[in-house]
Amino acid sequence: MIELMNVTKTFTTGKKTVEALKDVSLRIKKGEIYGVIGFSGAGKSTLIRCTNLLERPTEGEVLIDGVDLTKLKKGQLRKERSKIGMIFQHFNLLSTATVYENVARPLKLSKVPKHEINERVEKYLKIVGLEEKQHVYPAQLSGGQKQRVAIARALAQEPEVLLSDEATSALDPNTTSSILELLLRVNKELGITIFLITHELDVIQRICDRVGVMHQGELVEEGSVIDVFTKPQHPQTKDFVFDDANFKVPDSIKKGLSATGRIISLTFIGSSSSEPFLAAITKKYEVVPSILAGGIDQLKANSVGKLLIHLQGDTAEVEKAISYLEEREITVEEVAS
Ligand SMILES: Nc1ncnc2c1ncn2[C@@H]1O[C@H](COP(=O)(O)OP(=O)(O)OP(=O)(O)O)[C@@H](O)[C@H]1O
Repeated sequence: MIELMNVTKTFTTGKKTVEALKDVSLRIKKGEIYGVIGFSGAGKSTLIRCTNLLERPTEGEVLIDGVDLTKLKKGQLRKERSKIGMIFQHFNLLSTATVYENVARPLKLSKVPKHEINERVEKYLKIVGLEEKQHVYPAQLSGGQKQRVAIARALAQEPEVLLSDEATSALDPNTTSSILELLLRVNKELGITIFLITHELDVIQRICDRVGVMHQGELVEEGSVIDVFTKPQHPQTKDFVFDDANFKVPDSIKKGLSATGRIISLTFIGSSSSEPFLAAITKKYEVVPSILAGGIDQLKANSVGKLLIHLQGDTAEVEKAISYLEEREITVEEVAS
């Protein structure tokens, strides 16, 4: 459906050159929700803007349904672009136009017949739950409502793909949840493929099927959300997955615990969370585990358990216990002392 092949983007300002994307390739399947996560400056916005050619790649191909957008003339590009809707962090609504007008205007520009414009505006405002707000102006809406208008505007073009550029980053947690629910519904009920970028792990966890991790212009890791969460490979991915305030051991405590054993984090998929593996290692080996923190993250289709433990015992026994855990598909990560 969406294929980026060896995409490179270089910005040159004066004498300064920034390689925002370095040979990025990825493939997004029809009907899936694919998220790219990365810290600020990683190249996420450039990547998503290259997908609809808001930004033209310096090199590489951008294929939508097999058609390479970089090779198209203006008129053909406009036509292909109508398959791609987009929403933004700051909504990008026209402040001088009503909600109705905001949704209708792009349709007028695309020369959609008047009666159809009416039908579509009503249909999509209803889907986003704002049919009552047709005649108000954006300034009279909350952030979440503004994003709903932006979603209705994108959907009214009846696209196959929705690009989301940090759509929930300016919203509070409750509003974020309701917008994520709406995106899930749009994906499921309207069959629209979603490609989103975010710096929030939570967004990936809740709605994405697959995830890519960007770091300094490169796609350093990708896979199903469950795999990337339970077996992160790249240091950058580990930073995201293990960067949970509740799982941080204060330095003052860490020093004392490190002197008497090892501090390790365990990550496991839902079904293995019911196995009493801590009891098992205590029975099998000369080790004493103490729980420092624990929790369960709900992903879109799975749950992932996390435990932070202090493992006491002599080196060989601790190693054996760790091997036992790893054989059970539990990801064991040592917390630096
Ligand atoms: N129009 C531009 N001109 C020059 N440099 C740019 C331009 N757009 C982006 N960059 C640079 O490209 C790099 C990647 O930026 P990009 O905005 O894609 O990252 P990001 O991961 O989306 O970060 P953020 O979340 O902070 O927007 C940065 O070093 C940025 O300064």
